Amino acid sequence: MAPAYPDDKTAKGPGVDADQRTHQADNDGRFRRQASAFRDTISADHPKFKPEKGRYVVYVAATCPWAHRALLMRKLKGLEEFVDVVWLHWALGEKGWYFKDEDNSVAKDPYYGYTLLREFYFKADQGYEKRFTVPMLWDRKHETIVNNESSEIIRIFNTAFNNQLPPAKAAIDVYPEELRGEIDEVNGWVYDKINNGVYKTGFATSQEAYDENVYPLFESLERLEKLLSDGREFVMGSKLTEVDIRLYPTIIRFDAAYFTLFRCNIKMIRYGYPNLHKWLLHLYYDFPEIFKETTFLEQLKKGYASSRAGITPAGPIPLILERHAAL
Ligand SMILES: N[C@@H](CCC(=O)N[C@@H](CS)C(=O)NCC(=O)O)C(=O)O
Repeated sequence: MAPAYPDDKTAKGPGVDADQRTHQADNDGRFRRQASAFRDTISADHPKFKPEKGRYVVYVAATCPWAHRALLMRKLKGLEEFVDVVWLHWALGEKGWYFKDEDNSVAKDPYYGYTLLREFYFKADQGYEKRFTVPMLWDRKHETIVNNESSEIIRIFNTAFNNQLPPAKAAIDVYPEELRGEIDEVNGWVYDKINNGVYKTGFATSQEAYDENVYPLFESLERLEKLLSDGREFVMGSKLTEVDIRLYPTIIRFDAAYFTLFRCNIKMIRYGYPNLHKWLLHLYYDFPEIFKETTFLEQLKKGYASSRAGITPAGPIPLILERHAAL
């Protein structure tokens, strides 16, 4: 039986609308994110995927918050020589992510000449039947996908290359042993209610599904706002952790895309959550090579707008406020 590729208008999986590009919800109006398929890791004692310079590449798109996590960790850990970055175009096309000689992207993949992300998925697995998502971590040696789940890619980046990094970079640990319990707990509700919550709200096609998600989303933003109200620098306290890395891509997109296009419109970050906004601007302006230089607001706004049927970016592009706005 032919696999039900997301753009194949003739293929209908159980309970899935044919036009998944603009209509991601199941027939009950609820968006359910699929589990990622490639879940391997890189380590010195792994039989296949060893940490080596020039061997790996992460495929990303400026629009995608999950891909943004990988970009942040790569910069934070200084992995430029170990993990290349190749950018898909910011728009999600009929056949999924594609290459185009515009903005960060290029006309075709520099190594394989592919023009679509899906070609990598089929090279890794001919019978692949799931979505063709970014981030996607590719091994040029074995010509296959190592991992396409951002929460695991950032953990790989956190430790896999440490033995070959300068001591200052090797010492950076965003998932320290003593904080793991607390980090896991916060990650749990931040993922469900915020990171994925904006998608469950934005992709909802019934009022019921929208209501089920929009209120918990804003309750959780309130919860973060309270956590940050003691003046702490990062969500878990004085240390930058995985929680900040996983949260930043969602919060930086919030006013520019989720508030408007995903109808997450009870409050904006900049006007409704002063502590969260201050945390956001701190990361963006005070660690620019990690946060600002991996953030492409103009591209991501066009990306979100173009992937929603019937909405074109009217502009002006929402900009981040000046540094002094949070002082
Ligand atoms: N659980 C995955 C989710 C990745 C994901 O859904 N990426 C989106 C872009 S934001 C994507 O590539 N979607 C393509 C599609 O659904 O066809 C992760 O965290 O890495």
